[in-house]
Amino acid sequence: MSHTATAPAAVHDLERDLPYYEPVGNECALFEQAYEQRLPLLLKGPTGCGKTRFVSHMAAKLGRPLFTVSCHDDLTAADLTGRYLLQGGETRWVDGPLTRAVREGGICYLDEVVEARKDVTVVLHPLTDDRRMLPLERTGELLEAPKDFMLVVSYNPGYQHILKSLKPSTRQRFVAMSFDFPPPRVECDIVSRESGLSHERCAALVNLAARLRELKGQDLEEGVSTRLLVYCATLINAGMPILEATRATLVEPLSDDLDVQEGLMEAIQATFG
Ligand SMILES: Nc1ncnc2c1ncn2[C@@H]1O[C@H](COP(=O)(O)OP(=O)(O)OP(=O)(O)O)[C@@H](O)[C@H]1O
Repeated sequence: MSHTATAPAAVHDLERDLPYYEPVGNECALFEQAYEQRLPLLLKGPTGCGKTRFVSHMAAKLGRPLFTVSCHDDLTAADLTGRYLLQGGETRWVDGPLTRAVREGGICYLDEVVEARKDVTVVLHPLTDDRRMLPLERTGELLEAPKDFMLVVSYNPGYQHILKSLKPSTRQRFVAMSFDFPPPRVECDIVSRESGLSHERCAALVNLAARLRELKGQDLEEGVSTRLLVYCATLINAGMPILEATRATLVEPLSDDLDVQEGLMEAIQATFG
């Protein structure tokens, strides 16, 4: 679990010193509206398509501290709200990231929220309806979220959630939007800007990604992510031969199955071979 104040992303918007984010549709306006109207937001989409970057960009744009938590199946409500810890012989209450976001009027981003334990919904529900309250059972406090507080959660509907999903009573508390891999022209801009590789060479990688994504469903759980394309372009830009870079970034991370890997390499060789 990480809870950091807005971490500076690797690449910044040169003019405004914001974490670089290339909009795809109306997502920035929708985020701002949700923030203004004090509504919680749910982002759905595949891994590595820009959700986290989007949230850090918007938090910086709105000038709010960001508390990011990567949820996992052991994450409990206490991990979010806080707990009593023994420090120097004394027991002291230490706020968790959600409580800090509420107290400081920040944005709390719960990545892959469906992974978290069920008791997390107990703290999320009163916070995500018109009460906007965070009950801290252990300290006896009932915190009212200030107007600057916002809760953003995400999950990937594409995989492994046959067993895990959000209950309707939880998901119907959020304004929601779907993310997907950016359209080719935008993805090319992103990959080029993030890696330093020329536009022309990134366009070839983005075309290749489109082909590989067509294999999704047949052989692959998920299509190749924008994140992996950035890795690939970064290695090529550093001088690695294309076939070596694509194998390490667009084949090995996607599958362990040798037949699937061979199919992917064939598609790559047809493009670059
Ligand atoms: N619209 C975008 N603008 C700028 N960069 C982007 C965009 N979309 C994707 N990226 C790039 O892709 C990388 C991965 O995106 P990000 O970490 O936001 O994915 P994610 O959807 O949060 O994935 P996960 O669900 O696995 O956490 C970013 O570090 C960035 O380099």
